Amino acid sequence: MDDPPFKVIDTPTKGFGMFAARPISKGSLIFVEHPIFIVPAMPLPKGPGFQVYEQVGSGIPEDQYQEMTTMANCRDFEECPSIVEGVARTNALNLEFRFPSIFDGSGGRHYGGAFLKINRCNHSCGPNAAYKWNLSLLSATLYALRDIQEGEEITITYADPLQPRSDRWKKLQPDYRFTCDCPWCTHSDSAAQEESDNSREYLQTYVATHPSYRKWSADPCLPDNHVIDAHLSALPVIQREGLDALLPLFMEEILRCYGELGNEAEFKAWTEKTIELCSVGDRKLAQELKRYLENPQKNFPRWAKRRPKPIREGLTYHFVKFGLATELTLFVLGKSARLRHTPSSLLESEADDFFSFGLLEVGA
Ligand SMILES: C[S@@+](CC[C@H](N)C(=O)[O-])C[C@H]1O[C@@H](n2cnc3c(N)ncnc32)[C@H](O)[C@@H]1O
Repeated sequence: MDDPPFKVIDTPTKGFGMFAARPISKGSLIFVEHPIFIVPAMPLPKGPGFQVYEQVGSGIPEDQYQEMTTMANCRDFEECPSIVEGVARTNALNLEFRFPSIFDGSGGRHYGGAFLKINRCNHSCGPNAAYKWNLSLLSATLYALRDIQEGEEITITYADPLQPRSDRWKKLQPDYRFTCDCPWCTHSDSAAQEESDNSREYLQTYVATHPSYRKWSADPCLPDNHVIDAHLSALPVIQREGLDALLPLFMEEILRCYGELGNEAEFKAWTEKTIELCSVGDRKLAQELKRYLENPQKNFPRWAKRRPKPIREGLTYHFVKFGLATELTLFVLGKSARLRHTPSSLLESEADDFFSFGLLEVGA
C-alpha cells in the first residue's frame, strides 16, 4: 500500500502504537501484510528450540531484521534467549494453516506470525480494528470495525473480550505484561465496571444460545419478529461494549428475517449496512449479499416465504407442523378447516401454496 491510512508513533506508556493518519470508515481496509517470520504457536523446548528460532531469524533480510529488533519484547533473556522467540511471544498473531480436508484430514495446524506493522497495534477490550489471516495469500488484512477518527489509536484485542475484566487481565498480564487501561477496564466507579462485566457475560451467553434465523426459518410457529426483536435488543449492548466485531453475525440474521418476511425496505437497509461492515472482513458474505441486493425477489432464496397468503376458495391447503400427526379443528375466514398431518415432503413440493405457518387443508 503506497499511502497507508496510519502512522506508527512512540507513545508515553504503551511503547509504539498505530494511529489513524486520516479518518477510516467502518469495514474498510487498513493494511495488508505478509509476516516477517512464522513459528509454531506453542513455544519450542528450550535448548533445541533456541537453535530453531535463531535459524528462523537468520533467514530474515537484514533491514527487516533490524526493524524486527525494535518490536516489543516483554520476555527477558533468561526466559527467551533468542530475540525471535521473545518477539514472537509478545507479538505473534494466530495463523491457522487449515487446508481442505482432502489434504489434511486432521484439521488445522496453528502457527504464530510476526508482522512489522500490524503488530504495532496495541490492545483494547473494545477494539476498533481486527485482522483476518488469508492462507491463500499468506497475508493478514487489518480492517476497521467501526469509524476511526484521524489521530485515534488503532487497536485490536489480544484477549477474549467476552470474558469479564478479571479473566481478560489473567491473560494479558502473563502473556503481554501490562495492565489494560482501556475505557472498558477503567470505569470510574465499581457499579459501571460491574455493569460492563455483566453485559459481556450476557453477550457471551447470547452468542452461544441466541434465537437463530435458521431455527426461526424452520419453525413456522415462532412469531415473525422473534429473531429480529431479540437481536435488536442485543445490538446496543454490543456497541456499548465496543464489541463491533460481533455486529455482522446478528445483522446478517436480521436481514435474512426481513427477506423471508418480504419486507423489502428493511431487507435492503440491513443488507447495505452488513455489506459495509463485512466487505473486507468477510468478502464471501459481502459478495453474496450484493447479489441479493441486485434483485431480492429473485436472488434471496427464501424471499417472502413467511408472508401470510390470503386463503382462496376452491384451493386445498394442508397444514404441517414439524411432521407430527395433528388432528385439530380450526376456523379460518369463518370456514371450518380440518388440520391433518401431511408428509413433510409436501413442504418442499408445494411450498408456494403455504400458509405463513404451513399447509392447511380447508374442509369442503
Ligand atoms: C504486540 S505489541 C504492541 C506494539 C508495541 N506497543 C510496540 O511498541 O511495538 C504488545 C506489547 O505492547 C504493549 N501494549 C499493548 N497494548 C497495551 C495496552 N493497552 N496498554 C499498555 N501496553 C500495551 C505491551 O507492552 C505488550 O507487551
